Amino acid sequence: MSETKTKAMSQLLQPIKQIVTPDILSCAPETPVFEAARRMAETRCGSIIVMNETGEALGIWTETDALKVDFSDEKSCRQPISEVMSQPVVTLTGEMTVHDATGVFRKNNIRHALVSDGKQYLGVVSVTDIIFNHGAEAFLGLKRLDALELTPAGVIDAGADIRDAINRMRALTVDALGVRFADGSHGILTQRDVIRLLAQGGRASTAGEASSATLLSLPASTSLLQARRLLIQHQVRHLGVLDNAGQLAHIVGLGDILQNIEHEFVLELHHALRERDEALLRSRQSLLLADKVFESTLEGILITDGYGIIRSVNPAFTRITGYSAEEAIGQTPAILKSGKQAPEFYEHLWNNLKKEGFWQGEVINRRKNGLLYTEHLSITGIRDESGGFANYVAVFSDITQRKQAEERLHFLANHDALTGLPNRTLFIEKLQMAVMHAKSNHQRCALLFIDLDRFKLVNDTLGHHAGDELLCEIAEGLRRSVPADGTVARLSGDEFIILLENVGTVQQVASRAQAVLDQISGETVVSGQEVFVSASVGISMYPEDGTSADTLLVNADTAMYRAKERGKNTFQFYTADMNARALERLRLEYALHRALAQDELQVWYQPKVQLATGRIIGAEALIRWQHPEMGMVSPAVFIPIAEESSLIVSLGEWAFRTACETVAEWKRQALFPGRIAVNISGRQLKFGGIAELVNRTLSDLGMPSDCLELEVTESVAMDDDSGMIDVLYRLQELGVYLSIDDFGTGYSSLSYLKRLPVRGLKIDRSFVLNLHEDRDDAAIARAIISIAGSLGLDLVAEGVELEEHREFLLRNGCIWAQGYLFSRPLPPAEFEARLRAQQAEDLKGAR
Ligand SMILES: Nc1nc2c(ncn2[C@@H]2O[C@H](COP(=O)(O)O[C@H]3[C@@H](O)[C@H](n4cnc5c(=O)[nH]c(N)nc54)O[C@@H]3COP(=O)(O)O)[C@@H](O)[C@H]2O)c(=O)[nH]1
Repeated sequence: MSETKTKAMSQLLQPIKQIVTPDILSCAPETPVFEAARRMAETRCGSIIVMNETGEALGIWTETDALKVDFSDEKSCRQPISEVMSQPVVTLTGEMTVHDATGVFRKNNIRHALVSDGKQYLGVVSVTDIIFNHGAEAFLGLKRLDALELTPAGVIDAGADIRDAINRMRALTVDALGVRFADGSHGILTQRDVIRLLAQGGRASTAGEASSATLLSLPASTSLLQARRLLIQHQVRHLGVLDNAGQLAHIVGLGDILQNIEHEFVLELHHALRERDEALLRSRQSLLLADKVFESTLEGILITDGYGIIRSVNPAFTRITGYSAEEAIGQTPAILKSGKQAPEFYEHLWNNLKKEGFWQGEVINRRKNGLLYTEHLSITGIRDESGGFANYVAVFSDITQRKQAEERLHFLANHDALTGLPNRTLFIEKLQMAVMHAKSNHQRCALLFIDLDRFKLVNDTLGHHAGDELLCEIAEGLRRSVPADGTVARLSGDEFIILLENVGTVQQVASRAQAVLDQISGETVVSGQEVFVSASVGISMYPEDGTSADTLLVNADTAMYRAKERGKNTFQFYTADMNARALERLRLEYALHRALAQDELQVWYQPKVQLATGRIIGAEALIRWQHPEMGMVSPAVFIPIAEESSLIVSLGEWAFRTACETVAEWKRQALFPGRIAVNISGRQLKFGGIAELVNRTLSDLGMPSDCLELEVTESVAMDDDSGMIDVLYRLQELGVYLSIDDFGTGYSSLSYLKRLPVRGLKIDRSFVLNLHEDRDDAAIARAIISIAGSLGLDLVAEGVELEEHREFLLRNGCIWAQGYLFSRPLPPAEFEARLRAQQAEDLKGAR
């Protein structure tokens, strides 16, 4: 809308009381016409209101009405005004808009009206007031005098009778006549002159005498605006319009100008008003539409103020979240928080919102009933005039079902439909990641490629349904047997694969493979039929058998075929050497199981002696395995296997009980001096219930606890994480003597050592072996002797084989020792003989 229109429109909408002329020129009904005319002439007013004594307006008499008065008749001039006035007087309320008042003027074909506030008259308003008060300038500036439809000027000679002049004005229905003087100049006779004449009692006799002023004239090309300015400047109401020859062609009055623009002005105003109404309607419709959208949209809408307080929510918000508008308004959106997003998420959201004024993304929120849902959320900040955020509008849709469908699709794309295990695609992804992780952490991983033996037979004979049943059973078994950080997948048909990360030794992998075979193989019932199932497993190791996922997979497959060739129900490593080692290890593990059951194990005893005299002061119990084919197997070989397979717990328990039983008997015969030392492995300490075993065994045998020494290796004793210290303290409470074996080979943390309830140390034989010729070993041995002395611990040197060892140790303050120089570990009978010999010698010496 143009500025002119806007201005005009705002003025049109103001109440009429604001433009009213407050001084009402009035007279009583009996006032003679000439008196009324006098007052109008005096006040230069175009109308007079006729009022009764109570101040009620009865009628109006205007300049136009004055023309109707017969000047030749004295009576006419003296007749009461009530007889010639127009009535009734249109009265407008002061609150009526200027626009509505314009309509009333046009409808009643009037130019003046009274304005009242209901109690009293506020003044008079005329069409001229409205137009001149309301942006008419713009219209005046656009038009010229020659654009007006003007009648030819009525001209009368100055000497003409005034009555003829008035009759002429009346006949021509004009409000002014040109008066031609003898010298060719023009004056003007107007309705106002007629009023003045009436006021003077009609004394002038010629038009020249009655005319008031010289007629100001302008060329026809002059704009209406200029013409109006001239009228105002000279305080006249008419101008002469000259034709091209400079002759008086028309007389234009203020009324002509106003009438002319009035039409366009009102049209323009109507147009402006229509536009305003349409704009209002449009905005009302938009609001209505927005309201409908807000109410009926499927998306939840939440509007907060600039402080994040909820000010409005729509029905969809309630439907999705479960919170009614009453419950939500006044709260913050935090009522929906699920705790599933980290604080950094919200920090990022607000930063973005404040910077860009917009954020969108996915959020997991919580409904009022506690259930989680995923929404797609867009938040827009609405700024106020100062640029700050006055509101935030959040629009969200519940995409929980879509997400679930996506997740389901993702699951289906990455898992085997029959067993629910990861499929080849997902497995390759995991394998690639595992290889990368192993590479950067210098770890090993293993792939176990499993193929069922003779699975086709099950399918062919019992049908595919039975085959499927069997596959599901196998999958479930594998899932259970694989450690938490392992992955089991089904590659295709009867092929499964296991990924083991951060594996230790080849032997551990072999044990795992054997466990898988044990898990699968055996008789099982499918579709009511008993079938024997077994599998072949091929193993590849990272990094030995390949550094890429593909190579590892291919090599595990190759190894699996070798396992098939070797008669099935077995496993094969891809690398031959690994295979040999693993098989040997496995063979030993099996044999060891059998050894424990078939009494192939023995406990031998190696004396601990006084270095100076060689006198037995105790012994260490050492396990021995007499294998029927392999002969004597060293504990250095089978103890680590036992430790890896957890057989160590039962094996250690057996050795402990056997040693205690034997020594208890020797003690009863007063043959055995001092303590019997038994080796305890880390696993026994951790899982073997060693304190209970010791307590039970000693009380069973009636053996005092001070006859017992438990040797724990330095590395096990220093393992702070596994709760080892607590167990050691419990053993100490039982009165058991604790010593650290292989001292000097581990971390040898002295501060840690101080915290342990140990009473003795054993210098590892690796330092003793060369101490007579190696200065470093000699220095280490001296240092350990000194440490033991400083900490008040007993010290035994083991591996004393030579006289030089004995001399060195004696020289450096070591008192006790163990080693081949004095005796190798001996079978019980031989050791008993040594004890008896020592007893005999003691008796001899005593005698
Ligand atoms: N947890 C258990 N561990 C046990 C048990 N029995 C033995 N072992 C551990 O096996 C490792 C090998 O033992 P072994 O072959 O018996 O060797 C012991 C001695 O024979 C050997 N020794 C002793 N003197 C000498 C010597 O002068 N020269 C030399 N070359 N070897 C010697 O030392 C082994 C004793 O070592 P330690 O236990 O560290 O005192 C060995 O680690 C045993 O601990 C068992 O029942 N449970």
